Amino acid sequence: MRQPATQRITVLGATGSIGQSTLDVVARHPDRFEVFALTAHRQDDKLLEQVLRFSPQYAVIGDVEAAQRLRVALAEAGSRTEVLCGPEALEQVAAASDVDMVMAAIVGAAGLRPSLAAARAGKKVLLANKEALVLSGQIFMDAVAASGAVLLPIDSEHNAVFQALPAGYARAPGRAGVRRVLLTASGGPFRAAPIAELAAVTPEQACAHPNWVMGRKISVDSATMMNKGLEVIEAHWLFGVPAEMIEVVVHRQSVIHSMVEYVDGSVLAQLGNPDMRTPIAHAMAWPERIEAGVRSLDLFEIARLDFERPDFQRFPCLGLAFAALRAGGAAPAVLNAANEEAVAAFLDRRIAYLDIARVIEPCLERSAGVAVDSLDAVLAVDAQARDWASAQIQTLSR
Ligand SMILES: NC(=O)C1=CN([C@@H]2O[C@H](COP(=O)(O)OP(=O)(O)OC[C@H]3O[C@@H](n4cnc5c(N)ncnc54)[C@H](OP(=O)(O)O)[C@@H]3O)[C@@H](O)[C@H]2O)C=CC1
Ligand SMILES: CC(=O)[C@@H](O)[C@H](O)COP(=O)(O)O
Ligand SMILES: [Mn+2]
Repeated sequence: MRQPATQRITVLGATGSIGQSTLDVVARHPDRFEVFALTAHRQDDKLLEQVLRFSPQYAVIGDVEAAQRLRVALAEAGSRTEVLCGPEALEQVAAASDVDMVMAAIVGAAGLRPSLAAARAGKKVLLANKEALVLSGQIFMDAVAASGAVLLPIDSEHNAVFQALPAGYARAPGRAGVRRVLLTASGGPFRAAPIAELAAVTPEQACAHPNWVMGRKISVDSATMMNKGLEVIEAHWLFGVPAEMIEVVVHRQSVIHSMVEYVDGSVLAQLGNPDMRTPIAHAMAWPERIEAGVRSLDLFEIARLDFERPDFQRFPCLGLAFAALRAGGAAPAVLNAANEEAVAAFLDRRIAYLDIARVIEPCLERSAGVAVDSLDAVLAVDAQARDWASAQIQTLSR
């Protein structure tokens, strides 16, 4: 059988949870994938190991000192990888003409510019960085349409929806006979915790997700269900569905990754063990299928699948995200920035878990009437919302 041509990949956020799972899939298919560039923010030790293993053309790291340490270590090891530094270098390796596909797996708004650079350059964009779409949905989707980029969702729910939609689906649910998109949510570590205990939960407890091992920011988002809120907005942009057509279904086992209901009553679901190598391999090889190292789903071991309605009182962040999507304009960007600041403050133990929603809500109220019709406007709103959130965090700090 003919071997498919090798695809050159840039992995943005290579040292993170998604980045490492991506490299695991790459390593299983050396005949298919070649690493063009790997990027990290601060973890030069981890990046060094990855560079020595995958020999990319470029390695990018956030600060000058880390870059210098990396250069010295690579020179000693006889590596020919060139080390670059800073945010412009991220855009450079995302848009380089030698690159076929870009795994966009930087966490937070920091991922926006390089993810957008890949979209503008017409790459196959494997999007894990949901914050980029929440911040700049219209701008991002316009860039994809203008350049002819292929945008494939990595987020497990959105990858599941993509798999349950017809081939060639063009963001027009009515034309495809789609009635609803059902996004599943685990409910996180506090789904059933006594409400009285939530005031005192620690970052360690919030990061102990019942089903997935992920970075700390997204783990806290899962614990507040802001992750699902961001995913509702992400689904809106990816699939062209309004808020009214998106339903969140709490499904604690995380075996059904999401569903699409059609007008004839059919509901198509994608199932699998909770392992991000499945959506990553799906998107990397799409439209083919490749082995991902994920064990078979044992339905007899799982035995049951449970479903509940989300509790908007326990999880106010989910309601705030729906409100931001309905408000439109600057609201989703403000929601995202205030959430990033609040989560960082919680992880630093400056505010309590329940304060996260208390930081975001007043910021969202101030977002009405602000336009976001350009990247500069989005970045200005992001900066403004971080100032609002910081002031709120100071008020709440213990
Ligand atoms: N983990 C998961 O299973 C899932 C993650 N996602 C999304 O994927 C994205 C990545 O998540 P995850 O892998 O868990 O996150 P991690 O925190 O594990 O990794 C984040 C990566 O981004 C890098 N990074 C952090 N800050 C910056 C910055 N300012 N500039 C450049 N690079 C930066 C980190 O570098 P360094 O290591 O050097 O700090 C690291 O490589 C998020 O948007 C998340 O919502 C979506 C679905 C599932
Ligand atoms: C793996 C993935 O896609 C995460 O976004 C996951 O969905 C988090 O789980 P929650 O359903 O708890 O938010
Ligand atoms: Mn998800």
